[in-house]
Amino acid sequence: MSASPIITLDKNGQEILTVGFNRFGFDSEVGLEALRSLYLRPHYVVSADEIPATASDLDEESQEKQHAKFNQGHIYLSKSIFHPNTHSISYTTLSRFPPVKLLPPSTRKRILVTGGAGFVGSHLVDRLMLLGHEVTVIDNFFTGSKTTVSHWVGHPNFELVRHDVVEPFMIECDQIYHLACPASPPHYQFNAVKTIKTSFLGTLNMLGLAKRTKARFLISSTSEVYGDPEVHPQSEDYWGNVNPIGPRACYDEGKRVAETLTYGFHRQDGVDVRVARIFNTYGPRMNPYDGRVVSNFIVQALRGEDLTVYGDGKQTRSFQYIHDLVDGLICLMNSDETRPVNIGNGDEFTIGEFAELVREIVEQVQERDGEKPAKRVGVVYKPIPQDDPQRRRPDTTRAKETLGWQPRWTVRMGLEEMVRYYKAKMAEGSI
Ligand SMILES: O=C(O)[C@H]1O[C@H](OP(=O)(O)OP(=O)(O)OC[C@H]2O[C@@H](n3ccc(=O)[nH]c3=O)[C@H](O)[C@@H]2O)[C@H](O)[C@@H](O)[C@@H]1O
Repeated sequence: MSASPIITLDKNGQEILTVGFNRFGFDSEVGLEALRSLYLRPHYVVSADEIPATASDLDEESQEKQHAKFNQGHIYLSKSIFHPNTHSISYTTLSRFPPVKLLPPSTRKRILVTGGAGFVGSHLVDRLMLLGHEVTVIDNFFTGSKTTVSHWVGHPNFELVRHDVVEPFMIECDQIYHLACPASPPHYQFNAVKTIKTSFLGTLNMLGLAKRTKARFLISSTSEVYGDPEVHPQSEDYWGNVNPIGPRACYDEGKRVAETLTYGFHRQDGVDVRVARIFNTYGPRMNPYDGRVVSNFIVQALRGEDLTVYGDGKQTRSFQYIHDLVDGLICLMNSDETRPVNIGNGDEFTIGEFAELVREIVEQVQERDGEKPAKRVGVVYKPIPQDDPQRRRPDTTRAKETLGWQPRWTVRMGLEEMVRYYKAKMAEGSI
């Protein structure tokens, strides 16, 4: 199934053709199409009458033909063929890698991304790879998945290591993006002790590595360090309102102590640190079952199920698209800003309003694709989780002033792209 071309307009109505920018001596600009081809790639679904009764009956010649279809064109295409009638999947090693920039050794960096097979990590990896850097991913695949970066496996600039950051890891590198930690409330509460260990021991290990290698260290912190905020919007100077013994504490307090450790190494050992406080982010490759609101609502709407709003839906969140976040992370890493920086989008919605918006966008995409759902999905109300923050919106003045960064994607544009991604995943059989 190939989706119709998407024209993406930014907040000022200008078409977005590239993401990233050349700032602080680091050029992070790549074409949106090249990036999009890595996650919104055309999926080729073999129809039942095209293939024999079982996948194993495919003779070599017809398999070659099937695979050849994937490897035409200038951009990376899918490496898998889904057989709906036998519910099986064929993988091929015939894939070719998307072209990456050829950087001179003096500007090529050795970059470690912990949690690089996760939602945020995999998008960061795509960008760093296309830019021509050497990227090593470590991930324990608890919430990350090999499929998010499988299109780079085998590339000479790329290495994927199964490793849990609670154990030390040795490597020579110039920059460390430390992202490893479950981020969705159901996931991080699933094994609270492990979440705390990951935040504390994982960060301790990676800071130790940064100290030894003199690599620059960036940690992905979170808006959850502000807890259920009494100040709105939240600026970096706000100290937060966190329940230290509640069900969210394993993550909130874990990230708070991770920040404390980071500044401990900075003051005591001179480690060069960056702290990004990330606000609610969404986009393709978000695990459809991870339980966060954006993935839940889109998948529910696409399946024709009612959207589950927790509580009365009056709590607010501000949603940022993944490409804006990656722009912000790269910008921060290469800047001189060592204080914490909020990276988020100021477009604030009540969850009730957001449910309406998601429903509307899913309906628009379905209509454009000529699909008519049997009925309009509704909204059902479920109990609000304990300690669910009531209001959240980033004050991004610091990011604007010191990084020259501001979000460019409208929520509408980002959601539409994410809907297309999940639709393709459904057609491919993986949702
Ligand atoms: O991004 C952030 O700043 C942080 O906050 C998120 O936590 P939360 O904002 O609670 O994210 P969701 O689980 O997506 O929930 C957002 C709101 O929607 C509600 N919700 C969630 C899911 C659902 O099906 N329905 C629903 O109404 C939740 O109760 C909550 O009020 C995640 O914990 C982290 O990824 C992250 O660090």
